[in-house]
Amino acid sequence: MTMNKGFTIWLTGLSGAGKSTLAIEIEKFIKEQGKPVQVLDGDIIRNEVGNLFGYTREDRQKMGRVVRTIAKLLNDNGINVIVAAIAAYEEMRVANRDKIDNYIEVYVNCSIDTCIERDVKGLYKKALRGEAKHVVGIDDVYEVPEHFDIEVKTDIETVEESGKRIKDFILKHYIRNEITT
Ligand SMILES: Nc1ncnc2c1ncn2[C@@H]1O[C@H](COP(=O)(O)OS(=O)(=O)O)[C@@H](OP(=O)(O)O)[C@H]1O
Ligand SMILES: Nc1ncnc2c1ncn2[C@@H]1O[C@H](COP(=O)(O)OP(=O)(O)O)[C@@H](O)[C@H]1O
Repeated sequence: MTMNKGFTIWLTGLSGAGKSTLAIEIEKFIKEQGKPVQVLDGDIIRNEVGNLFGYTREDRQKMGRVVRTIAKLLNDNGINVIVAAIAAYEEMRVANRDKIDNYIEVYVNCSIDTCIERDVKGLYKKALRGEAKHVVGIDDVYEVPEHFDIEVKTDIETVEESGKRIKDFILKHYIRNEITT
């Protein structure tokens, strides 16, 4: 029996860049294609595992490893995965590409000023008041991706425009071109 292996779309970008919004858009699209899909949202997984990890570089790397492992296991069993997690460091993303066979990196590019303006979760307000530490874009670095497959610029594109670029890529490279193992 041959089984289709899944793919992982990893949305990387600052808090407020649009990762969760785009994850929902893409999830809907993949379901409409009749394919299985699971969203792994960094914030939600962190909570579900009992806030085992904080936000130091080391903890973010550990957290990234947990998410990568779940994604890989799901892919190996034919389930497509959409990850919405900051993944601020290039070495995390290099490891993703190395370990996950069908890895699609989406750089969700949005200026820090727009993210601060949106402040979807009030995180930046806290950071600027000194109440939250290690906030990426404020007192922790976001290393700009060097090897992304798709870049969306959410401070100048609509959700529909950014979503369409990602959907077109999936359709072209994965759905019309089923991968068999
Ligand atoms: N320093 C700090 N303090 C408190 N909360 C924070 C901090 N940094 C991030 N966040 C929140 O956690 C979400 C990021 O977790 P991730 O697992 O996606 O990021 S990472 O890959 O581990 O960097 C992130 O979710 P998103 O806003 O959806 O990106 C934030 O809500
Ligand atoms: N092109 C776009 N893509 C994604 N989100 C966008 C876009 N343009 C504006 N937004 C808005 O930006 C916000 C992003 O929030 P969210 O998806 O929670 O970010 P993140 O998950 O990266 O923290 C949402 O309110 C969304 O409607």
